[in-house]
Amino acid sequence: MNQSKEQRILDFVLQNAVRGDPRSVVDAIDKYCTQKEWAMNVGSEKGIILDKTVEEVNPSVALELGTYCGYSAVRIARLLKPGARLLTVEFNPEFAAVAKQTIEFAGVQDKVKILEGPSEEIIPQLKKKYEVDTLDFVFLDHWKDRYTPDTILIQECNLLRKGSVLLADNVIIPGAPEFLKYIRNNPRFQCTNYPSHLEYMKAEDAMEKAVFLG
Ligand SMILES: Cn1ncc2cc([C@H](O)c3cccc(CNC(=O)c4cc(-c5ccc(F)cc5)cc(O)c4O)c3)ccc21
Ligand SMILES: [Mg+2]
Repeated sequence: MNQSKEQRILDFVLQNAVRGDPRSVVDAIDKYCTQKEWAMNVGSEKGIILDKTVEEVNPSVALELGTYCGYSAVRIARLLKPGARLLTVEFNPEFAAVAKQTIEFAGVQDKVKILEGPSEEIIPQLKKKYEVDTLDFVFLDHWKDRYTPDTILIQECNLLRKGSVLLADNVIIPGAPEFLKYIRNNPRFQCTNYPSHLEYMKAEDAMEKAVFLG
């Protein structure tokens, strides 16, 4: 049975990256998706915005919504301090299987836990089942029409603290207009927009950072 694009990306990583070297895994995925097949990884340009935000927050507990192939999970995990952890939520079992292998090859598996299921089911389980007190950092990169309901759900589950940072991918393309309206008009968030480009393309995109004010 023929391979999926995500499987082809993983095979390219296994053949071209260095086991235990997260940077080489990130570079291999970017090389494949630039030269061979486009894929919806956050990519190298928006990846730098992600890196800088993670370094600024230096989270003990980070949540990612939308694991896909594990590219941003590797980018985030490689920057985490000892003892810090990333919980990443993926509902598609094929994506989760590829991500697991990508994360293990990069050598960051001890810092990352892939939670298989839809975000609306997983988020309410974070405190009791996954022993989360509050989230220091949340990267939103799943279905764009879920950014708002999941941000509301995260607040309802009392998962944010003063200074928690949300970072949302794709607020221009594919776009998350309802999320932008919600978060920019919410007095409990301080928002910053980071103009960039769609991964591996020239089209304009942007990321939105929202700091929870408590
Ligand atoms: C509920 N729940 N809980 C966990 C969870 C996990 C998933 C999957 O990881 C998943 C599957 C399919 C799509 C996405 C969202 N991503 C995108 O749609 C996207 C598109 C483009 C783009 C841009 C231009 C184009 F022309 C085409 C696609 C560029 C980007 O960076 C993207 O992130 C995420 C889904 C729902 C989930
Ligand atoms: Mg994205």
